[in-house]
Amino acid sequence: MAEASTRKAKRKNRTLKTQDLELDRFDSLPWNSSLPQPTENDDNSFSLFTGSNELEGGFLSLEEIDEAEYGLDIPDPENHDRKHNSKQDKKLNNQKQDGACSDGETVKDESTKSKVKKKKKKKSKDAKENQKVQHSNTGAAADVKDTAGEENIDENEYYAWNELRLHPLLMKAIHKLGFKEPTPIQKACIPAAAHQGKDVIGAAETGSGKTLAFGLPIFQRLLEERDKAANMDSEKGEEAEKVSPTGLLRSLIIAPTRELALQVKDHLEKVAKHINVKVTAIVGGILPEKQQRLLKARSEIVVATPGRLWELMSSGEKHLVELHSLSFFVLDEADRMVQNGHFKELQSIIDMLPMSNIPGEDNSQDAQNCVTVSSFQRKKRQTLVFSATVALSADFRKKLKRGSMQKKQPSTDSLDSIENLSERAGMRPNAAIIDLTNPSILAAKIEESFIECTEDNKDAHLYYILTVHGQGRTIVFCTSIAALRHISSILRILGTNVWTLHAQMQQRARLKAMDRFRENDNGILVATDVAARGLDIPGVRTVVHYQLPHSAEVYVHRSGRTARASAEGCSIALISPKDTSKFASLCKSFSKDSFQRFPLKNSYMPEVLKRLSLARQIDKITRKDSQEKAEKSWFDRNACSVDLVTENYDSEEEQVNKCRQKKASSKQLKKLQTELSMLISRPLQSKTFSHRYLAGAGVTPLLQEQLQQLTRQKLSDRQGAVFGKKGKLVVIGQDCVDALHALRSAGEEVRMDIKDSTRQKNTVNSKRKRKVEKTRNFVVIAYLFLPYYLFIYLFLPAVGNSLYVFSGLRDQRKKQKRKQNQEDEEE
Ligand SMILES: Nc1ncnc2c1ncn2[C@@H]1O[C@H](COP(=O)(O)OP(=O)(O)OP(=O)(O)O)[C@@H](O)[C@H]1O
Repeated sequence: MAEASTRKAKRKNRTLKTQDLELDRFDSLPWNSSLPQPTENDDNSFSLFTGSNELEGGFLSLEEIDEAEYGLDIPDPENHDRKHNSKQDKKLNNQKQDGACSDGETVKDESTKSKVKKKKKKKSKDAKENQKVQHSNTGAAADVKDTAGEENIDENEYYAWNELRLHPLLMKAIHKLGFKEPTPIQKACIPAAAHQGKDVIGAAETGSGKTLAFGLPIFQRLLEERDKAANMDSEKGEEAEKVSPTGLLRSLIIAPTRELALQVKDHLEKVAKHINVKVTAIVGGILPEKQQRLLKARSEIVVATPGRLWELMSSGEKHLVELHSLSFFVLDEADRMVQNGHFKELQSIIDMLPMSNIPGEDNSQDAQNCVTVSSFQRKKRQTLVFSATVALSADFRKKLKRGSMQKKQPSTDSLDSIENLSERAGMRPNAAIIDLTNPSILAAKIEESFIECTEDNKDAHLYYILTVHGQGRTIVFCTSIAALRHISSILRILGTNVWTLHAQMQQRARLKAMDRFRENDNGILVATDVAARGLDIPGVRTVVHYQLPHSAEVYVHRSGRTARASAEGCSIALISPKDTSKFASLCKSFSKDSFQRFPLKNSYMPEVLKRLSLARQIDKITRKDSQEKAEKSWFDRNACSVDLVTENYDSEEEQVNKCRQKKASSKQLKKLQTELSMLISRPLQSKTFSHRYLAGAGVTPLLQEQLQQLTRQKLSDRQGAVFGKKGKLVVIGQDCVDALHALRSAGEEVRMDIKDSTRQKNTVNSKRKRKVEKTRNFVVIAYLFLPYYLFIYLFLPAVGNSLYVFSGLRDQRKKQKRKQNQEDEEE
């Protein structure tokens, strides 16, 4: 017995020794801290991570952070592979494991595994303590305890995220969002921006998740710094604030429109709330005082439109001008920023950024200017530039490759290209260019189509699309506000749920319209290009281009409001004869020679046109009426402001006439409205639809099925079967198929003969040229012959006249002479 116990003790000792050796081996392995330690003479200005390979070091790998600590089971790649192996493989593995019992090495492996487990447990314990310290010290660490073990996550589903080595808290947030795998742009950007600390120029199709592609690296870095700070804090105490400064602006994201900025903020907030990071949006149209109040929360991330941001910056808003701790400068929809020289403010904002990125540049001035900020903070700003339609010149790409980026230019330079913008924002050499756009730059899942019609018939076709194929949300894009007002008014009269969005609207109304549109599953938004970029509204099934945009980029962004993330959708362009050449050049820029013609059932058109004609008449009367009212109120207001007493100078007869006209028009209006509401009250039926006999083209398979069901059930319910007074069947159903399905089932591929249309365009142009030339020649000839004409018209008549006068005088003289002679003879 005693012998057995000594043997047991010896075995135990041996095991412990091996364990210690293993632990020592682990301890001797190099461990990369999340962030490099700042050194005094560290002048590699922007490299966050040291090491020959940019991929190595600098991030907390999943092994280093104990995922269990964050209430999260992150799948182990090996595990995943094993789970995905075939049954045969599993058997083989089992056999191997069985056989391995006798194999010394495998035993060692097993024991190593158990030691690693123990080591992990130990680490987990340490990390827990660490976490507590971090929590109590910074007060900002996320509360990770509450959710520990409460989620039931299928590890395999989220495996793809694992490869991106994101912070466990971020992984948890991603699980909560339900994003099973990263999108391609996220896969490409996260390693470059989050782990290699690179600047990034990213381009990917619309709806491909670019917001998180720049958002996740920001969060990753903030979390890494926070962890690092907690570690340092426990070790040294005073250093932590330098590594992870609290209450300072760490990331500035600029978006071109207010809606987009608010949306980006909402999107980031969905992740940020799980990791205790604050995000604030600064946009125009809201009281600056209110935003100043918001900024008092000292958020780490600010998403802003350039105008309001600059307004607050130039007024010296403290949180926005303390930029030396800024780690990320992001430009979303960057190509929009450089269009039409729109954003002068952007230049000023960029000029405010501390420039510490340029290699070899002496940053001592900056250092002197910000004595309170450690060199560590000054060195790490990353510039991220994103859009779905970034076009970079080959020259710029070469420049980035060569690392010969320019120094910051004086403020007189304009930001007319992404190149200038990036250079000026301090984009570092060797920035990663991630261009995942396809040659056509159109998102792959959007079905593009068109309808040829006259300018006058656009309304009818639009109404047809919305009524017959109006399932899901639809966005109708116009180029001009006048067109937007016209169609939204007509559509409202026609009883459709329409909201509008354009730049002249008050911000509150804009937001309200967006909210209402989001709430309604079949809502219709009529918008100008202010809604073309970035807006992410789920369930948008169709985009209609009522008027074609001025550029191919805008077309791409407009169409990109549908088919976002994993959804599908279709875009329909209404092409009138005057749009043909524009459309052809659009097709050319998308390298597409064929577009689908959207299928139309012309049998619906008579009914559509009938309703439309009534709606137009109603619109005309109401418009006239409201115009008169507006004019009157304008006149009264102005008269009142100058204390003028207004009197009616109309005669009694005129007043009676006016009154009569008003009455007649309101009577007419009522009549039209009743007629229209009667038409609208029944579903739009094709002309071939028989109200008495359900046969012909009006009976779709869907309708047939409905009818069969009704017959089977012998439905006596009048509401369901809607029988007329005489028991005559009036309306049962309508063949409503959404636009995408209609297009797929019947769309006709039409080759856009670009050459032909270019030829046509050229012929038209040459005809016009010839005409102009002819006119010019005529003018030249006329000019040349002017003296002759003058001669003919002025001089000749004068000569003629004088000849006439002269001859008259001669005759007179002759007559006089003859008279005298006669008189003389008589004498
Ligand atoms: N990994 C993911 N898996 C699934 N859905 C995702 C993922 N990442 C983002 N999304 C969703 O995809 C949608 C589009 O994302 P986002 O708005 O970032 O696209 P975008 O590329 O910026 O589009 P745009 O170019 O039009 O601005 C959003 O609803 C977002 O929640």
